[in-house]
Amino acid sequence: MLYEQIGEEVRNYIDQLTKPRGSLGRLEELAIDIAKMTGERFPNVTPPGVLVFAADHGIAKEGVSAYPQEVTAQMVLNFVRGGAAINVFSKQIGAIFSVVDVGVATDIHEERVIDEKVAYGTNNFADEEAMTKEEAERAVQAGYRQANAMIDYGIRCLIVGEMGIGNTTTASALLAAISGRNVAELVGKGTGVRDEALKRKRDVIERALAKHKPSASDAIDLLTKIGGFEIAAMAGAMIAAAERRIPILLDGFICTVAALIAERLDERVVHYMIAGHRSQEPGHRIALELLHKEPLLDLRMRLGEGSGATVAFPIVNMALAMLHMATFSSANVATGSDHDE
Ligand SMILES: O=C(O)c1ccc[n+]([C@@H]2O[C@H](COP(=O)([O-])O)[C@@H](O)[C@H]2O)c1
Ligand SMILES: Cc1cc2nc[nH]c2cc1C
Repeated sequence: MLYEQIGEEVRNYIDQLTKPRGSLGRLEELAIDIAKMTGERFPNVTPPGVLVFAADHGIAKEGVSAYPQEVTAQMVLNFVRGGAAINVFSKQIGAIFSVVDVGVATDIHEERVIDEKVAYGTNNFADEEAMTKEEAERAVQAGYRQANAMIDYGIRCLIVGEMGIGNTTTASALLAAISGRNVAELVGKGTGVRDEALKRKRDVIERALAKHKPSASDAIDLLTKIGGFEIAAMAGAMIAAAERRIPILLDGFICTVAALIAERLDERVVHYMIAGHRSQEPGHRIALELLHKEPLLDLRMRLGEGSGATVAFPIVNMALAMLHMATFSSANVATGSDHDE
């Protein structure tokens, strides 16, 4: 669990730094939160690790994405060749980067892609259950294993990203089941679908939820009935990070729904999560509220891949740099007396 005592020490220490009390706002809270997670008075989150899980979704057959399913496999190759947004952003923050195939619909002939393929995409959850219980468990374990491998390698903060055409439909269905909210208020345009496809997306989710009746609290039931492999793997990766006291910087909508799945596997993981940004996808606000997390940024992004989290990472780093300021006594600066508290 969290190091509450160290958190209190860091809170008091921040008040001795040469700045008006509380003047660094959320950066102060972030530093305290990370001290509580790691048990360190001067935590360090470099290097970060970016772990992207890719998988396909049978629901894509329903015409719910603006792009064809092949894009998942094509983007996986783009990731290992360094051409995607997540590659250029990862470089900027000095991240260790890996991409994992947990369920892409075709074979990926590229040795730099980590092969944890559980199946060739999920079943279409509009017609049948997305996967078996065993497949759901295997996908969670694949994520758990790959995050542990990155942590063994030396990363100090975990960013979990995803790639999967159709996965905003899957994530919206999961969130509707978890939250009990109306599908209409949380479903969004994903990669940019037009009104007609958006309506199809809403209808397909409503029909599937009525058919499968997934449990709001049972992660494996949710994954089995709705999917998907990358969401399961992301949840497993988050569990590994929390167990090893590595802060998790959340990305957008799909990532945050995976965080809700992780919470249903082990509620303690939520203490290790920091919300990087708020995506344009309307359900993201709802998912963040359920986790009681306030995002660091809102740049009207809706990409996925872990991109929003990488953009937020420098803010986390700044919060920890703050702890290396001088104190009033070491710098010989007079303290105030008429401030709050
Ligand atoms: O992370 C987000 O908030 C986000 C919002 C919209 C779309 N995406 C990405 O777009 C893909 C899913 O969109 P779609 O329309 O195919 O469901 C998938 O590869 C995600 O990484 C991601
Ligand atoms: C090109 C492309 C890149 C992506 N990255 C994450 N989701 C994506 C969807 C598309 C279509």
